[in-house]
Amino acid sequence: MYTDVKEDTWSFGGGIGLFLKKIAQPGYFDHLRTLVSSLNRGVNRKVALDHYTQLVGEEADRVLEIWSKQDRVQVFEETSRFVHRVIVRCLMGQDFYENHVDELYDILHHMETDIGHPLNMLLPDWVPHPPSRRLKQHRDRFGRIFQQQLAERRKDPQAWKDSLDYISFTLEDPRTAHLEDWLPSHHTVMMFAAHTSTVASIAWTIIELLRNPEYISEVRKALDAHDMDARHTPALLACIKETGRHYSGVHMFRTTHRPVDLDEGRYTVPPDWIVCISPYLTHHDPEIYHDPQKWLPERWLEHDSGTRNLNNPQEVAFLQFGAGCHRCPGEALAGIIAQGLVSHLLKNYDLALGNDDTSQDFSMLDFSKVGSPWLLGDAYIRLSRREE
Ligand code: HEM
Repeated sequence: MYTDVKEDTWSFGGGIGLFLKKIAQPGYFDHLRTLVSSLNRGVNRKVALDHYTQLVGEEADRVLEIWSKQDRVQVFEETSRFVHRVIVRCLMGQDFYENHVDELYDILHHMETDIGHPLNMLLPDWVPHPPSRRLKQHRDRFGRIFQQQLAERRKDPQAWKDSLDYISFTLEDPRTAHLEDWLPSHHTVMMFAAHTSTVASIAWTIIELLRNPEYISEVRKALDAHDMDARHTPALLACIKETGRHYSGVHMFRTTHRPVDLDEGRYTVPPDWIVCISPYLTHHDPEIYHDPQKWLPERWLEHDSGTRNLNNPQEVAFLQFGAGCHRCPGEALAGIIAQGLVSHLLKNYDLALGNDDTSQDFSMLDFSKVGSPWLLGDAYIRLSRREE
């Protein structure tokens, strides 16, 4: 019921607006639905996803080569840089990537720090204070980067005619072309939506593989058997999906506009409340998942649970990407990014945990980000190239 409630009753835009309102231009959230629905048409086209798969492969090879030359690699931090580069290259395009990728990463970090600041959460918009001033500065800088790059594109429209980046799509599509002024805000929101959980998916999969090395050889064998086609290798997909179950922490918030009766009228949720559900709790319910605290990829390969659809209108028990009317439109891209990095890593490198101290506590989850939890304090890994 929760995942299907309509916007005029319980608002999804209001829910994410609680966190992200101040990083967007005033008025952006009025166009949220139109712009978000363009993701399915623009990003989830086969031709675009195939192209992104190729870009992810290039980025993965590049970044893994760099990691292998370092003494040790901070896994969440460095995966975060990798994911950012991929998101900018695929969604914004090669020009944003070549000219601004590092600056955009700094902007993302500054915004993340400032939106979580207590002054921003507690004070109304009209009260000036340093975090809100900084947010505005970064928002304006993001807007100028857009203006500059789009002006460059206009000088040579032929060069951008067939580009598969999402900005090109929205500028061409009649349903979104008139919304150009809102694109900076849309891409800021997309950077937040796309970043944290994709990083968590990759970094936790790497950590769990290192803690359960028997799966490393199994996944390598499966990748060989499938010609390195990560998108169709069940053993690898099961590892990534199990990470999605175990480390799911997206806050699914709604703000309420109308009263809704629950439990045959025993409770009424009034207007102007905030309601949320917790995928994390659902994913750790022993009535749904046996041994829920264990990372067990084989549960997705077993005949009963693996083949059962746990995300259907009667039983919404797997919520990594949400369900119903706000189900994540970035699921395919997130999958491609995670499958790309992990498969290239396992194929070409041997890996080990890089902490000298073997007693690291992997249960310290950091739920403070907009998305799935990271490991508090991060973890280190070491890479060395495998012999051919
Ligand atoms: C592993 C990575 C990801 C996870 C776990 C994830 C999870 C989710 C979840 C649970 C929701 C529903 C939230 C709710 O109902 O309150 C959602 C929505 C959304 N996600 Fe993702 N996401 C991921 C990656 C991405 C990527 C890569 C993009 C961008 C390409 C993206 C864009 C969005 C957008 C725009 C929505 C809102 C959809 C709507 O309003 O209809 N996500 N995501």
